[in-house]
Amino acid sequence: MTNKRVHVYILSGFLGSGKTTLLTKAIDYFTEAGRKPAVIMNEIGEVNLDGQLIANEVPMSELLGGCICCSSRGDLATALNDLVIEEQPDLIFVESTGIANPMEIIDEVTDASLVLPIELSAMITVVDAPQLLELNRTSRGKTYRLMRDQIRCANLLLLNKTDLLQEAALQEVHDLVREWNPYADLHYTVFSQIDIRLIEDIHMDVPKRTKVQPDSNGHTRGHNHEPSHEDEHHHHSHRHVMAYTHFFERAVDSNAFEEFVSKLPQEVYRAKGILSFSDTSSRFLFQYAYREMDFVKITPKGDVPDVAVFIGENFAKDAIRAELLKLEAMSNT
Ligand SMILES: Nc1nc2c(ncn2[C@@H]2O[C@H](COP(=O)(O)OP(=O)(O)OP(=O)(O)O)[C@@H](O)[C@H]2O)c(=O)[nH]1
Repeated sequence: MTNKRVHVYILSGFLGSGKTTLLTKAIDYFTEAGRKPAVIMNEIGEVNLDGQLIANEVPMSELLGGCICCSSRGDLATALNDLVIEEQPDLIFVESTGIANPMEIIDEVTDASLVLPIELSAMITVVDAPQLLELNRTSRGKTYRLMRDQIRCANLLLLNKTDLLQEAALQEVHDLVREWNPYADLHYTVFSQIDIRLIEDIHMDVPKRTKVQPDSNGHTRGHNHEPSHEDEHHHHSHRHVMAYTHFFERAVDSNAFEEFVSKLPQEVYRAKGILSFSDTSSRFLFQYAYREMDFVKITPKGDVPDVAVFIGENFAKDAIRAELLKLEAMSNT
């Protein structure tokens, strides 16, 4: 298994918010840049109408007739597996149904990343700004809460359909979104128009530097201009829900690993992996959620490396990596 990993981007956002509009622009950009994008489209209905908007050359997998997050787990992983093996894309966009629970999708993609050469690069959420504002002022029901969850999980947020709102209304919706997610890169958009390089760069690790760049009206406007050096740092600086994947070069001691997991910072709320230990003969599937850990013996199918993924909010990836390298160095295998 090579270390070259296919970047996976999850596109989330409520029904009709502008996800497909963004996807078509992103596909054009990456295709023109000589990269090979692939798409997984999930539709609640039995037909994929949005798929008609995607060029025929783009490999596409369709999950129809249900929502990824509620259908039997594994469908998304199978689709990822088939695309990676048969098409060898450089990047994959997963366009979820507007009603999908974002954490479930993050969970399934990171599960798949344990056994496939893929990496969850970002959760991009497109917000229907007028609709969110309307719901905030009126019902605050299920749809509202779902939109809030989709916003909370995002690394990159598009506050879309801003052409339909006045300045004061825009500020109101901006403040609401910022309250839910102070970390993500936030852009005001019309027809999901952003500099696609923002998406391309989002997975790259550069030094953190949080900086708000208000425009003359006090808004953090979208970067629809050529990025300056300043901007380049800004684009990468916000992280929210993040995942760190560690590939083990050597088996580690099981007790030392358990101790490490028990001391994971609060911000890491989910972890999973497939591991060999220096003091056991079998391999283990490791799960960690809500401060509980679990190890189950497994015999993975195929060539699966020893790997663990850590998911959480704004945690120090470097510290986790350093601890794991220390465990590997301590191991006497
Ligand atoms: N006025 C306005 N309309 C927009 C904007 N962005 C998208 N739309 C329109 O909104 C409708 C829905 O856009 P899509 O990109 O299909 O939305 P989606 O999120 O993929 O929709 P689902 O697949 O139903 O979840 C289309 O008719 C778009 O042309 C915008 O910024 N302003």
